[in-house]
Amino acid sequence: MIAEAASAKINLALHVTGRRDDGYHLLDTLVAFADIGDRLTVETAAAGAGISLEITGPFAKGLSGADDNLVLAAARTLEAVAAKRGKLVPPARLSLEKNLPVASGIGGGSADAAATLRALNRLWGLDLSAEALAELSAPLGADVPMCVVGHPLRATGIGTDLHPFAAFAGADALLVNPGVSVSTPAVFKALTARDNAGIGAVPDLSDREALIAFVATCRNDLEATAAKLAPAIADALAAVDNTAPLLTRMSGSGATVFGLYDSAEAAKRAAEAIAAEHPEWWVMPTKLMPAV
Ligand SMILES: C[C@@](CO)(OP(=O)(O)O)[C@H](O)COP(=O)(O)OP(=O)(O)OC[C@H]1O[C@@H](n2ccc(N)nc2=O)[C@H](O)[C@@H]1O
Ligand SMILES: Nc1ncnc2c1ncn2[C@@H]1O[C@H](COP(=O)(O)OP(=O)(O)O)[C@@H](O)[C@H]1O
Repeated sequence: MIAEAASAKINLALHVTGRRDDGYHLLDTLVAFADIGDRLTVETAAAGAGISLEITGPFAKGLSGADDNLVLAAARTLEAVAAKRGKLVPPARLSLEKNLPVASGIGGGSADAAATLRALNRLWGLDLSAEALAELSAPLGADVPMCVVGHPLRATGIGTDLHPFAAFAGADALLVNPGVSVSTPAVFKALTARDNAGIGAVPDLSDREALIAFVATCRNDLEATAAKLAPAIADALAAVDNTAPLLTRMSGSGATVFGLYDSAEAAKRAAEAIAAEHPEWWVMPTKLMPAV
């Protein structure tokens, strides 16, 4: 059996800089990955069994194992790539432990698709490079290539032009989701300003204080619009702000928000305080992983 982590993706900064003719938005985003996420396992199944998916975990009920699941879509994409190269791949049994809230701005579905590509690339012995996997993954979703890379990066274009950081400090963080799912297309559609300034020159981010100071100069241009569509986002931002973090912001198109702290203990204390006040929210202390 082969296991792959599907780490939560955090947009530390997300600037919307324009819109293409096909309606997709141009972005300039700083992305880090958390040490928590979903877990994907794959194993060879009996002949004739095809590709199957079972879903377990705390957020399994929000998802079906039907063909529109990004895990199955990714598996079929890779199967087709293998067939084009003349390789008939064996049936595979896939299992997804769904630990991340669905449609929540931390790329759970995209991370699952990326983990599927990495896992089946190994199971099927395809030997595709990470670059090749990232390239073939873009039709699955704009966020999938960055999740294939899985290390801190800046992404431009529609989010698929990737510039990994050679140096990037880790950070102690807290993720808070107030239990509402937000539609990414709805947030983009409701934007009133689309031609915003990009992130500009990025300094050396190898020092944690420098990283947080720089991120503080950036924005999430989707935050105000998402909070209008889902007012619980403003409640979650206020709750994190109340715990005296170094920085509070929303990730992606929401509704998950994050706080950055100067220690793991501070993030844990903040988590306890918010969970006590909002027992129905998803509250998760974590570490953002540094560049390797
Ligand atoms: C906003 C971001 C930021 O990282 O994250 P999430 O909130 O999804 O986590 C991403 O751009 C989301 O990427 P992803 O969720 O993969 O997007 P896709 O499936 O390709 O597109 C869903 C829809 O979002 C809109 N979309 C997405 C990406 C983009 N650069 N411009 C867009 O306008 C389009 O309406 C598109 O039809
Ligand atoms: N494996 C999956 N995990 C999560 N969502 C999935 C998955 N497969 C398909 N989806 C669909 O993709 C959409 C976006 O989900 P997700 O990636 O969790 O959003 P976000 O990137 O905003 O966190 C959801 O509406 C969901 O129904």
